[in-house]
Amino acid sequence: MMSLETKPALQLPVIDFTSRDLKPGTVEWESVRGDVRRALEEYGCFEALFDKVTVELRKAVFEASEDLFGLPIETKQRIVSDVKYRGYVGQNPTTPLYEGVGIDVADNEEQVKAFTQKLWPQGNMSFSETVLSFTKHVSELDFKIRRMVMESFGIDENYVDKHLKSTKCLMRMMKYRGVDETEEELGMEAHTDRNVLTIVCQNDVIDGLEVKTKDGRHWIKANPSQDSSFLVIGGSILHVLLNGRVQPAVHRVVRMGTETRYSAGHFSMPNTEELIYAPDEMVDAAFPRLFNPFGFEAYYKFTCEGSGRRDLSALKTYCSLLK
Ligand SMILES: O=C(O)CCC(=O)C(=O)O
Ligand SMILES: [Fe+2]
Repeated sequence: MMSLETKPALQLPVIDFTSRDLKPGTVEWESVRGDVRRALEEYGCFEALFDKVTVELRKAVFEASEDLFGLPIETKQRIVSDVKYRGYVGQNPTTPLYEGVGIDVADNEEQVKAFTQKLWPQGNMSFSETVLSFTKHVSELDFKIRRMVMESFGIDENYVDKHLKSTKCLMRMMKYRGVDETEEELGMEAHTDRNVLTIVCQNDVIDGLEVKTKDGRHWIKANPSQDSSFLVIGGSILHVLLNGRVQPAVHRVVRMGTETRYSAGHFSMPNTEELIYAPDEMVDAAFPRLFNPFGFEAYYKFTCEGSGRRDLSALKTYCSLLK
């Protein structure tokens, strides 16, 4: 495998969403919108500062993760899904440091309570409340960013509203156990996300997450710079909706220390019944339609099979098979 240099000097753009006046139509909104578009065009991702998820709430999320991953393996295995990676995944031979669990429709009270009930039949109110509070706030950021990026490419407001209503959110709690050896070990292999937008935060300013530059020559360390930092990553569905105007960022998690890294991700993904295709505004002579309409779940399942399942070539292969 080609080894790529990690360049400490390279940094992702940092975009501030902490302003209370960040509303569509304002000068400030337009300025941030421009930054979002440039960052996604250049890196496929960026660091967002967003303090509606308070330091206390973050702490509660990672304490909840610690409680969850501390449960006996048989309990965690109660979280199953017919879709790979959405249920509990524990210490696979290929990614021995990683453990993760997905909470589907994690902004819905009933669903979160049902999830909690499976792990704690006697109840765990604070777990459900923490999850719901986290997804409520992060969804707000996710909606803002998606609205901004679509607007910045001139997509009609009605389409944007419809698009935002047609997605759901998956929350994933993740744990990467620390390693004793000094050598680098992979926490999660390089991949692109298959949803619309991913927003992740981690428990501390420790090394781990890295993003590949557009030219594919370097890895940029994506360590959070502040307590209010989130990493925002464009997924393959955003690439499809914008007809190739932004590339999904290739990223990976490396573990280099003894500390345990916890992360929490908010993944916006299309509803099962919706067909995915770029709106007409995104298609012209310079940008002919790249992908024919397709359904999300079948594409997702396709990318879970075989090798290279989580990259742009898998999306291209899948869509060419539909022709
Ligand atoms: O743990 C992280 O920070 C990133 C995880 C990730 O890339 C993913 O779940 O797709
Ligand atoms: Fe990812």
